[in-house]
Amino acid sequence: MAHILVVDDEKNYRTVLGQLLADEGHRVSTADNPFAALELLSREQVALILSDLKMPRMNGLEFLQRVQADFGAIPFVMLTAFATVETALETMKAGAFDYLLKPFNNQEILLVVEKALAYARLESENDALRRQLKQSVEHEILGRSPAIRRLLEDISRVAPARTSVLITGETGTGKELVARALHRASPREAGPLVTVNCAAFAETLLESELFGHERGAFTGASERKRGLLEVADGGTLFLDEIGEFPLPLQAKLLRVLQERRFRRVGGTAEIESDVRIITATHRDLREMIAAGGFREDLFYRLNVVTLQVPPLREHPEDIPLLATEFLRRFAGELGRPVADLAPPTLEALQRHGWPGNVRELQNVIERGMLFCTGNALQPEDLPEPLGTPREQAGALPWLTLGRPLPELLEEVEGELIRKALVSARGVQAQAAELLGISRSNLQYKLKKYRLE
Ligand SMILES: Nc1ncnc2c1ncn2[C@@H]1O[C@H](COP(=O)(O)OP(=O)(O)OP(=O)(O)O)[C@@H](O)[C@H]1O
Repeated sequence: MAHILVVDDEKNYRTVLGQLLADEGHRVSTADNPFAALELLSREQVALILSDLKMPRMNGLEFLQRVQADFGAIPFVMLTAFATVETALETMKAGAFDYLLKPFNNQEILLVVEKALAYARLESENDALRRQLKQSVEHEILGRSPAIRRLLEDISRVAPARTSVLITGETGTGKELVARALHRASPREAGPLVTVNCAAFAETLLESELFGHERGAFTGASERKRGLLEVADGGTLFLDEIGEFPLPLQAKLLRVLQERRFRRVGGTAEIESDVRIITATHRDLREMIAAGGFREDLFYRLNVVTLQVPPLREHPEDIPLLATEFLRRFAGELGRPVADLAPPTLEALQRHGWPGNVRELQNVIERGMLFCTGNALQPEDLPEPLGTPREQAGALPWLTLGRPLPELLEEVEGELIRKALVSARGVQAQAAELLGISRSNLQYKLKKYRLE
């Protein structure tokens, strides 16, 4: 049950809507003008506002702005009898959750109300979650999709412990950001976070970097050097690209994990260090183990918890948010006003497959900003083939003619269902919501496509 405020100067609409929502178990307040509504909002908590657009003295848009300024983000659904694209766009741009055209049918209203309430619940959960994480982290990992929410949830769950965490995910998905978030949200936050890219060092150099060396341990070792494991004492050691960690050194790393001790290169003294080890890789370590390139015992020590960072194509709903934020950042760096995203540009961004993930998106926006001459980023500003129109690029390039249309459509449907399930981590109710179909319909389709 939620408290819903209906604002409309027409009595008929207030009554019909009020009855419909009350029948659904909601508590409904009504107001026949925005001033009375604002007065009510100052006294009572409201979960959702349904407001008419055209009202005398103050219209729905002005009312929405006042609500946002005075009461923050209360989900707002605009009701309008004027079906122009401009008003719809303007309404959404002003921050309304949705709009409905009058006359509406009951099903439509209830669906939008449910969606808006679910969204508000999610937002407030998100808020709580983000408050748990440190502010700095909140600003780094952007995204509101279920996939990113789950990631944030997992981070806040595992951050407090000393447990080793293995972060997996394709290149550019934000694995390093996750490692930083884990450190910052942990009790080790005040300690150092030391990052080592294992792929960047040859074996001997990596050994002396990590474990340190005694004076004279090898040619050129003119003095004793502390290893990064010592430097990270009391904090976190992040070993990026752990798949590249040389096999001969793996036993030594395993010992650090088991006994928290090690020796410097050329040294005999046992050195103790209290570090939490976080690792990341885009490689399949199990495959490497099977091929003899990675120790299984080390894998199990590193992989006490795995955090999987989703590829961008599995949370495309975050693209507008990410793109807008990157536009803002680059504008700041270039000392230019923040450009808008032209609608066809956003469409092109959402159509792309993003093999390079968020990093690729960031690069595309950065390049786009350099080429952008107006006040909105246009498709021409994007690199090929992103900028090519849909007709040329082909909306679904992997689909080719030569098979019956029903078969092709089934392939598309099956693929989308599979995607939704992956994105919802197998939670059917969520997958059904993503697809905009009922759960029973989804279950029927799962059977049909043998996706159970
Ligand atoms: N969710 C996100 N929100 C904001 N920025 C992000 C997000 N994910 C990635 N980025 C940005 O994308 C870039 C790549 O991220 P990061 O270096 O963490 O990826 P990675 O998975 O470690 O990549 P690689 O495997 O290639 O090392 C960084 O500039 C990072 O700030």
